[in-house]
Amino acid sequence: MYVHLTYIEITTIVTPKSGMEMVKEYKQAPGPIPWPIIGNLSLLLRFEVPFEGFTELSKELGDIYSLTIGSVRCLVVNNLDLIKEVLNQNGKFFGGRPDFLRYHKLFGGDPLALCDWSPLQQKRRNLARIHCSPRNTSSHFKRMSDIGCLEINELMIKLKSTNEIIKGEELDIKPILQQTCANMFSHYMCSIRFDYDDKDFQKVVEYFDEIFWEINQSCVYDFFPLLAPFFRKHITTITKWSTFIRRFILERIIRDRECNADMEGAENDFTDVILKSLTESENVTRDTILYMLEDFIGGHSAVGNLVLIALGHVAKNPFIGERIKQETDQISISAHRKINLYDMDKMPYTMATIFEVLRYSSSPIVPHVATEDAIVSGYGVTKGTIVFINNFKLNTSSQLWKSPDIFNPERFLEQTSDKESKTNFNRGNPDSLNQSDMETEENSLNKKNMNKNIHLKTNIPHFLPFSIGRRTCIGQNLLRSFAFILLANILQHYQVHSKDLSAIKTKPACVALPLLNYLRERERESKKERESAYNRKILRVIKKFDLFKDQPRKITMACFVKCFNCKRSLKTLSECPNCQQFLPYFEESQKSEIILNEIKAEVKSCESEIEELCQDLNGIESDCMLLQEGYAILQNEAKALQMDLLICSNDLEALEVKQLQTKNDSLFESQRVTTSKVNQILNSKLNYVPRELENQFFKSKKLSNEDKNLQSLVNQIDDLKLEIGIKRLPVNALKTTKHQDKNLNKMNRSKKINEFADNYLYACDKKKSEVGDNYFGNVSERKKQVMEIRDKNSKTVMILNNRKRVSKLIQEKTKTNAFDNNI
Ligand code: HEM
Repeated sequence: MYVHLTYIEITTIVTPKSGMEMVKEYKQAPGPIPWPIIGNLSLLLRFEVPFEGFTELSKELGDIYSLTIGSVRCLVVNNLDLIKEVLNQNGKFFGGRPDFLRYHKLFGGDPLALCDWSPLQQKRRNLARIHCSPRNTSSHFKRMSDIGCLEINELMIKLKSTNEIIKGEELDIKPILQQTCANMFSHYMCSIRFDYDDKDFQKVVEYFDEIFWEINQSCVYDFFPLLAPFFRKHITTITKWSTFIRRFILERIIRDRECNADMEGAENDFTDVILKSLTESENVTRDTILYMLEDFIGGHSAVGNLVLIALGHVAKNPFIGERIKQETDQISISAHRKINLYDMDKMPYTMATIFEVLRYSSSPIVPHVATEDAIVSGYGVTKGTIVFINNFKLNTSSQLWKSPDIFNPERFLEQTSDKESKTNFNRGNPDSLNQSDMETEENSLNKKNMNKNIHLKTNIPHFLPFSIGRRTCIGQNLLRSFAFILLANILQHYQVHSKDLSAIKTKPACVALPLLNYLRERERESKKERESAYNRKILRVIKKFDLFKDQPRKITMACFVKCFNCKRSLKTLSECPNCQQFLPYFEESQKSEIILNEIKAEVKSCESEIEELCQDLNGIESDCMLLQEGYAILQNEAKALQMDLLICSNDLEALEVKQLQTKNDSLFESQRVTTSKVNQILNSKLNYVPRELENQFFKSKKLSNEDKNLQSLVNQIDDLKLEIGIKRLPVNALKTTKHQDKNLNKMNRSKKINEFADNYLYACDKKKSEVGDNYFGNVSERKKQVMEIRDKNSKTVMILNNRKRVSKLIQEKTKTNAFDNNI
């Protein structure tokens, strides 16, 4: 390519110095001569994405150059030092964003990512920080992890009820995956989730996805606003998307929360934080809140698309999927429990895959705009210049990455001794590292006999997917966390395929992915794998109970002991010196069969412990502890209010489980089965019950093999619920109140709701939280957020729809002791 260099204009910088103003003139960065009207646009048009063009131009023009697009002055910076100079050293001069008509149509007045820097923007970033980047010891982090797992559970239920997957037919997983991500975000940020069948929700998710693509594209009328009338159809479409989304957020999220906001109580989620700021800060308006929620919930699209691209790579290279599956297996012994956020550090390959997707797809950094005249690398930059940060070049440079055009997660892994790794992670600011940290030794991972651990490289200075400086991505931790949970749990249970691999676009700078991927449930373990899994369990028992402590040789003689992970022969039943895993397994030799049988007989005598241990491993009990704690709190609160029982709409699940358990303990051998598991069975209509759960049920019911009719069991559970006075609120009945009876006047509506209250103690359904919130929400408006119901055992049950109301009421009660009058 040949371009003519020109020096455009001079920038005058005025610096106040010791009372006098110094005026100095700076040349602007060189660039090609612009054509009239179109400027240098023609140089970029032949590239699929502009950043490819910027990179190509940098070969001739150097790492910093000027461009003119239309009549808009632009500066392109193409290396790490220049990027740091613009975003770190001179960040205060480059905090603006382009003022494109398209952004206004998409995001209204004040979008978080596309507004100029201001004190309000600083405030909004501060408000978001604690929820977007929680420390991993904090309660927000735990909440994020729990919500991630809960939504994965819902996704699995949804996938299992999608027959195509079972039959191995092709299924476009994008809509389901995006809906799961949207629920992760809305659940975490606003404590509300939506049903997969909710048509409005489906539409909102689809429109968010459209907007996600739209914002990553450039458009002619961004730089040539006079052409906008020719794009009327496009503008109408994008306006339709954003209007629909805004209305949904206002009607389905904000209104309800505003009604129930408790300004004095603790802040449970991000919505609480911003609602509070509405009353506390003068410059925060209702619109600010709406746009913030819109921007944050919309972030889910980035997560969903990133996971889809990762799955695309897995479809192309199944080895990547298998490596991730291996990591999940080591963490959760044969898929017994969900992968949660606390597993992140132990699954470096999975995280490396996410990082590699970020590098490989190289999504563009939102352009910055100079808000004042400034100097970069000795060149003058006039106010209003758009600055393009070319991270595409950083991500694809063969000087910075080995074989950059190959998708290889291992480039983000390193082997270090424990000591080393700790110092690396403590280094904190990646910018403090020097270029010698450039990746040069991917293959070192394969070096043998190194007593070192594999870790994620967190300190690659030229890897800036989320940019740097004051406008870095606020959502990066949300992205890492939810993408990790999704990718790990999906690949734990499914293999990814595509009939047409060439249709999966994963090439650099192409974030778009028309997906033909489909998931196939992982095939049942082969006999050998089953045996190995069994062996591993036995070995855990052996280790835990210190069995055979006086005869370790007997075991090693009986069979070859190998590391299950790396297949290395082990001398003793110890951690593998190679990969530091305690996963030895027996490989039987014929000669040793007799001795092995002896050992097995001995181990059999501790079978109950084995069982217990396995149950420990499946992690259900932590849920149960939470439920028990929750129930204890409820009981205390009820006592304080002189009620028999107190229910918050979001505590219903806890209550249900507890009631089932106390009423008939024999149904659940231990308190390990949570409602979600019960619901899982009810909802899946017996077809796809996880084997361990099925066994647990049969065991607890002492059913023989012939009795294994799960339907009868489900019926029994339903009967039991009826017996103790819990009825399922038919979803249809609720729909009547909510959607169809729009014409009911207020009186009738209240009457109808009261009828429900009399008939149904509460909803026990997958739709429960949504149902519960709306249902009780309406009641609460009339009755000051409190209602009292007598169940058929004449116990007084109080139902509130807002947990904060509980503490407030208790306070009031303690103060005035006149609570009864309030009801
Ligand atoms: C693939 C995923 C993502 C990537 C690669 C990404 C990358 C970026 C980049 C490069 C910026 C611009 C930084 C700059 O201008 O210097 C940015 C800004 C931003 N991102 Fe992300 N992001 C992702 C996901 C998310 C998610 C999930 C959320 C929200 C929940 C989010 C929220 C934001 C916000 C609010 C800003 C604007 C910050 C500001 O201008 O002050 N991002 N992101």
